[in-house]
Amino acid sequence: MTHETEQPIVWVVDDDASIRWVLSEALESLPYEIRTFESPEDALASWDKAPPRAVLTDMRMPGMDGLTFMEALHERRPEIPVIVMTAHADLDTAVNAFAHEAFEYVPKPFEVDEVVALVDRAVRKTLSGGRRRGTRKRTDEGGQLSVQIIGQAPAMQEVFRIIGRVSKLDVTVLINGETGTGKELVARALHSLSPRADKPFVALNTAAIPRELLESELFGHEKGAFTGAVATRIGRFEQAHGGTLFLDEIGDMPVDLQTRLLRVLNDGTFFRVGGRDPIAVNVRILAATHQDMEELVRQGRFREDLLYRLNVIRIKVPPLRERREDIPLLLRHYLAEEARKLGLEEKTLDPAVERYLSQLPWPGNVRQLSSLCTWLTIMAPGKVVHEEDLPLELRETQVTTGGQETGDDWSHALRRWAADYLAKGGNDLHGVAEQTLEKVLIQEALKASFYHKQKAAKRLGWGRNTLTRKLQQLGIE
Ligand SMILES: Nc1ncnc2c1ncn2[C@@H]1O[C@H](COP(=O)(O)OP(=O)(O)OP(=O)(O)O)[C@@H](O)[C@H]1O
Repeated sequence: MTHETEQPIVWVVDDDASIRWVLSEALESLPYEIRTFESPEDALASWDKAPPRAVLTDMRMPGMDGLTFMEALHERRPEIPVIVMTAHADLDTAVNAFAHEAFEYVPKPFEVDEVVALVDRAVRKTLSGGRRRGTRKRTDEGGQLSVQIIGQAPAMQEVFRIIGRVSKLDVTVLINGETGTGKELVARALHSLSPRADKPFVALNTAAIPRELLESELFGHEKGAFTGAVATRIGRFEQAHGGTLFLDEIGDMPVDLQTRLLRVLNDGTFFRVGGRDPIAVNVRILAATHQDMEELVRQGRFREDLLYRLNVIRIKVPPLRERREDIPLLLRHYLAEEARKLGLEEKTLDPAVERYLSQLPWPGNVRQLSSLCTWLTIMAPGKVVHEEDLPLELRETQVTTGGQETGDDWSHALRRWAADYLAKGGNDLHGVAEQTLEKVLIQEALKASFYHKQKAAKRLGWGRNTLTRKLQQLGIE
């Protein structure tokens, strides 16, 4: 006899026993019956006895994979919400998961509480009727992606998840990130996965075009609209008709143009400079910025209503220093690619060099890294790149002291910082460094003593009054 239960059943399928254990413990808190399986085959074998209300499954497993499993489940019952987890997240996987109508996509490692909340949402959705899924044939395998975005760090997996989520939707996306982090690459991926993929992708860097030309660049102009307008010219909006317009550095757009942009977004029409007839366009806007847009709004430099309009979905692309585990992957990728492009021998990095490069600050992010790979492919003398083959500006300038002093690691960083500061023409080196040093030491000592001033002073080797005075001087709360 099978044991019948009133509670909705949730399947957890993962070949990793520890994950099954963690999840079944955590999901105990929900009023559902949790059943764990080592493989999709085992799970499906129990379908007839007790079909699940929701399924949480791993993506890569030795037998049937997560996507095939999801198809098998949806064939039996299209409305079953399936949450897929994966440790091997890349953009294709994320897009595929959503193309196969995953309920949600969770990159590993995940926050257990979030997964519990997700499972709860999934079950409630089916209990309340859920969304109707037709038996439509799935011919779309997630679109053809011509853009390769490299990244395995959790912060990148979040980027892939969002791209996958919005891939088929015609929504405006605001992409945030420092220079060279890949904002344009993300925009291209969004375009190439969208239904507009076979229409133009037009990019415009707002900051790179002189203010007085920007308007006609965006909207075009009629012949004779201004001196030099010898012929009618269409702008980027018209060029992008049917497709996507990528507005880079949107935060630099002058306020009067922001007003015009908002008008196009609202009514889909605009006038060429000097034009009388409204022109209708159908354009999806993707915008990018390295700036804090909310701050620009506070300073009155960016229209709040335009920000709301652009910021339907926000993607934050992390800088390289927040995803250091991706640095070796990117180095290898670009060394291979540059060698192929230039028709030269592919260089490999000495492991020490790879480690060294992985801890650099990379202010220019992936763009800087890829230029380094070009340089090395051309300039490094042998097949293996050693430390002395690195360009001068990346090489450690100091002679190592044998590492006898403590804090050797930060003395490297400090040395680089000092050299850089001086190279940029900065003065008062000692004063500036001292302030930073004290601030950091004080903050850490405070943290380590749970913000107990007396204890922090002791940890610092100071009297309490000294600490109080320094806190005031340095303006530390
Ligand atoms: N994750 C990644 N994987 C592979 N290549 C990348 C990645 N991120 C960025 N790149 C490459 O780095 C270069 C810079 O990327 P991109 O132009 O998209 O950056 P950006 O953030 O738009 O820069 P900016 O703000 O300066 O315009 C490009 O050549 C791009 O292909």
